[in-house]
Amino acid sequence: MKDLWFFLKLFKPHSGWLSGGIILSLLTAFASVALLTLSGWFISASAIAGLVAVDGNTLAFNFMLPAAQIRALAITRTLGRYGERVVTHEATFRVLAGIRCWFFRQLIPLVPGRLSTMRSGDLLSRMTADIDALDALYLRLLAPAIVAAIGVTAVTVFLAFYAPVISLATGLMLVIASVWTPWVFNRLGRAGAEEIVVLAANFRIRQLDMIQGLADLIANRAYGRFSDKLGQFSDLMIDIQRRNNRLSAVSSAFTLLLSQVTLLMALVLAAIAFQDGLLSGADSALVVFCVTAAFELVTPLPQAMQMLAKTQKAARRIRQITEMPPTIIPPTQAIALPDSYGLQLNDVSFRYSDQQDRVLKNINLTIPQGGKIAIVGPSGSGKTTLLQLIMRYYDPEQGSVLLGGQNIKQFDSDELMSCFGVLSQRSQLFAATIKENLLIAKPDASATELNAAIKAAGLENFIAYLPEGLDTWVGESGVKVSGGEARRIALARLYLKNAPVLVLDEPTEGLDADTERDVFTALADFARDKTVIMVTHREAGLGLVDVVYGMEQGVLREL
Ligand SMILES: Nc1ncnc2c1ncn2[C@@H]1O[C@H](COP(=O)(O)OP(=O)(O)OP(=O)(O)O)[C@@H](O)[C@H]1O
Repeated sequence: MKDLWFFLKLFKPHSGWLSGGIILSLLTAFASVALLTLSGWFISASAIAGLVAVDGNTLAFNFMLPAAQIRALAITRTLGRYGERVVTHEATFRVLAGIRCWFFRQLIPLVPGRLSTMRSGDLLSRMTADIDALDALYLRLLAPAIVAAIGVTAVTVFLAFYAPVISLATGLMLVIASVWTPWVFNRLGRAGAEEIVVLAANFRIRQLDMIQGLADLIANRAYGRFSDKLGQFSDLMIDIQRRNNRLSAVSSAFTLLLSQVTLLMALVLAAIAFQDGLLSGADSALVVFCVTAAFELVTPLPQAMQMLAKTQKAARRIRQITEMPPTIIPPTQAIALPDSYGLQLNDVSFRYSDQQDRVLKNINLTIPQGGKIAIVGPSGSGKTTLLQLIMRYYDPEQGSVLLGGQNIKQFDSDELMSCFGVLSQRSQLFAATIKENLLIAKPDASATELNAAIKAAGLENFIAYLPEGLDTWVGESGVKVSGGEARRIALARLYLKNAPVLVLDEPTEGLDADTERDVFTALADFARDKTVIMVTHREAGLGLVDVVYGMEQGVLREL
């Protein structure tokens, strides 16, 4: 439950819309119960008045007032229902939008280091389906529960004025229907509801994996096997969903049964009260119709409580992410960025987890402002990890990293990142136009700045030949441009950002010799007055740097 309480606190900024929705729900529920109750009384009272008149007696019966009240209640119920739907849904969308923004804010400190270990499909599932599942918290749980609690109390008090025994019996049955039954079905449905959340998330992860790796699956003739597995998974989900739906149907049937038993009981008790002269004929009808209508208030609760576990599970899954400790702790009082951008690593050691060996071992490195070094070494020796420590994705287990003579732990992480221009073989292109991809580095770049970056990155001819030029869509992750073109777009971004320290992680990996030469030529010019640290497997880029280091099993040595 504490997960749900946590999210309820996030509802606070939308309390106006949320309480507006509950007030309208209450108004609609009141109109609904009153309409049936008054109609029952009116029809019976009119019939009785008619019978008395047939006997030859006259009876003064005002048809006009109750008829007008019934009309007013019918209109209130219709308008109330409409308003309630609009307001409660608006409230829910606002709450979900708020939770999504909050979730993104919580993700930011986790991006360096922590999120890289998560599967993107899993994260996506938590960001979309799990947050969506929280809509039930207000729409299906909170609002109906408040309406039921107030409605049941009001109906019981109202009935007590006419027939205390019926009021007591109905109150008891309503409590059974609104508290005990939902509690029982919550317990019975918990496992299935939780299971479906996890299965649906895994299903989405598998689907995403299949879509992303479609070409490889087809090339390896593995598509059939993968889709069969997905089919089996889907059958399992259908089985569990069927079980959940069966339980929902049982809960609805049980609530209906309770309402019918209560109605029968009210009829018998009203008949006895009528015989004893304690209730008039019309009032007997009023009481019985009121009991019938009152059950409408509690009908949605058992099903809602059965699915409460689903909402709880989704809430827990979201919090599992937001409560991950970030790999770095921001400084309590950040200092201003330095004037110079030399880098220094003092006796730096690092391991990813306590269970793992050290990936970096006692590294000492000094790169003066404007200095340029390259690190070469076998795969897995720790080169990329070293770059990540320099950009403070992680903090060293031992030793310190200095920028401009100051420990990087003292800088605000956002500001620190503004010092680095990163080019790697994995530079991400977004499903947007070339121009939008470039502007990520500098949203307010002028046309002149854009053209200069395009020219420097050697993209001029490529863009000139495109019918839509800079407005050409690069496709999902840049699939519509070649590897070399994508790297040049990333290079142009690097120019636009114009950061004082360049972090180049195998910047020409996967490119042909000509493109590689062009990229390094462009970089040499651009990097002239910048501090450069480059990781490479290739000889070609070594002309760009002053010193080459070798990395082997986490140990750095000048070559
Ligand atoms: N997020 C991580 N969690 C745990 N271990 C990791 C993580 N990232 C890398 N490693 C491990 O740390 C070691 C060094 O990895 P790193 O990526 O720094 O090597 P590298 O020299 O850059 O390799 P490559 O040249 O292949 O890119 C490897 O053994 C790798 O498996």
